[in-house]
Amino acid sequence: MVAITVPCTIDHIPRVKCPKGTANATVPTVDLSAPGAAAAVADACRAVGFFRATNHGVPAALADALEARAGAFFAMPLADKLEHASARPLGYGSKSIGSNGDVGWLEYLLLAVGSGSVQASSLPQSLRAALEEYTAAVREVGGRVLELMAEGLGLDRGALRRMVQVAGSDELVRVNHYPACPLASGVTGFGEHTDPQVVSVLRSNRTGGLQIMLRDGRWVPVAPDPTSLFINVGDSLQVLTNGRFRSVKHRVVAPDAGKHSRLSVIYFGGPAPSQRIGPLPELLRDGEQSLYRDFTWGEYKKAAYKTRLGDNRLAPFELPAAVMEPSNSDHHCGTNAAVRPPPPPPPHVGQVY
Ligand SMILES: C=C1C[C@]23C[C@@]1(O)CC[C@H]2[C@@]12CC[C@H](O)[C@@](C)(C(=O)O1)[C@H]2[C@@H]3C(=O)O
Ligand SMILES: O=C(O)CCC(=O)C(=O)O
Ligand SMILES: [Fe+2]
Repeated sequence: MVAITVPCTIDHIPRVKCPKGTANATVPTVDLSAPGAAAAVADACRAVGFFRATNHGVPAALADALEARAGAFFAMPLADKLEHASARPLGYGSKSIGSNGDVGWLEYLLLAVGSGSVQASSLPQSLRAALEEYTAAVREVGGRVLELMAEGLGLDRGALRRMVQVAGSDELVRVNHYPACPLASGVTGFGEHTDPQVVSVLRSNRTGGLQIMLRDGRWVPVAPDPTSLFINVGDSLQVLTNGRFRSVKHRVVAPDAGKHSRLSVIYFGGPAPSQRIGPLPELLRDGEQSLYRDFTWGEYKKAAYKTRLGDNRLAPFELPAAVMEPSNSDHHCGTNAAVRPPPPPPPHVGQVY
């Protein structure tokens, strides 16, 4: 069996300059059970690409059971964890993220969702069962959120969900464990990146460390809340919405010495490899210009997995902006005037939906 581990000490891991801002100052919260949820979800995805979801319906007992089982797994000796690991890129990993030299102060399990792959893994049975049950519940929330997003964009309810939750779709679950960092502060746990998929649904224990980048480039710490789920817009959703929703840059800083370790579980909703990703035709009415060339998820994933974590993976798929008509033209005929998608509103400070 092959495991993703590298000889790496703390000195090899980059440090992060921690932002001074108040945690959650600009993290929108959406009550998924409230009547205005669709509009609130769409607003949050336009402004930040990230939000905290409350009243999501996942029983706390499922998350608690998984947290306990995963904690027990990560507490095992390294040799035992390696024994449970399967081949790259899925399985157990330590300090190395992906295959292109990214490192962080963490260990993790990365597994495919569906078709019994969690069950088929060589993990302890109790952990497999907890992971299956929790993932099924969170996947359902991901599906509901995609329906709300579609509704908020004025699309058919299933327009986004059917991109990721169909037979053959590429869905993943990741359990990240960030132990407290000895002798150093501000050590990178998971370096800055955007998620390549359509949507990600994250839950963590009580230990913070997650930060998101706002549109103006400011990093904001996200206050941990084990009772909530955190939703990320991924690169593929940015393309499907022709830039209305933008994928959010995020990173994790490992806990300082003496603190509790951070444990997070993330469901990534990705399409089937043959699924075409391009701006949804319903959003390109009225002559709006497509900002991206079409590609398949298989094509994008292959390209994405050759990149470093912090790279802009969408750049090679961006189309050059069409020539705009001079605004003072007396001869406005509109034939080659490019219509751009509406710009996102500025982030709403302290907004709670
Ligand atoms: C450096 C990398 C790790 C990653 C694949 C990549 O080449 C670039 C994207 C990374 C990411 C980020 C979100 C998820 O955690 C992940 C599983 C994914 O799909 O894309 C990871 C990849 C990974 O850890 O293998
Ligand atoms: O562990 C976290 O809180 C976030 C990790 C993350 O961004 C990822 O696994 O893609
Ligand atoms: Fe991520």
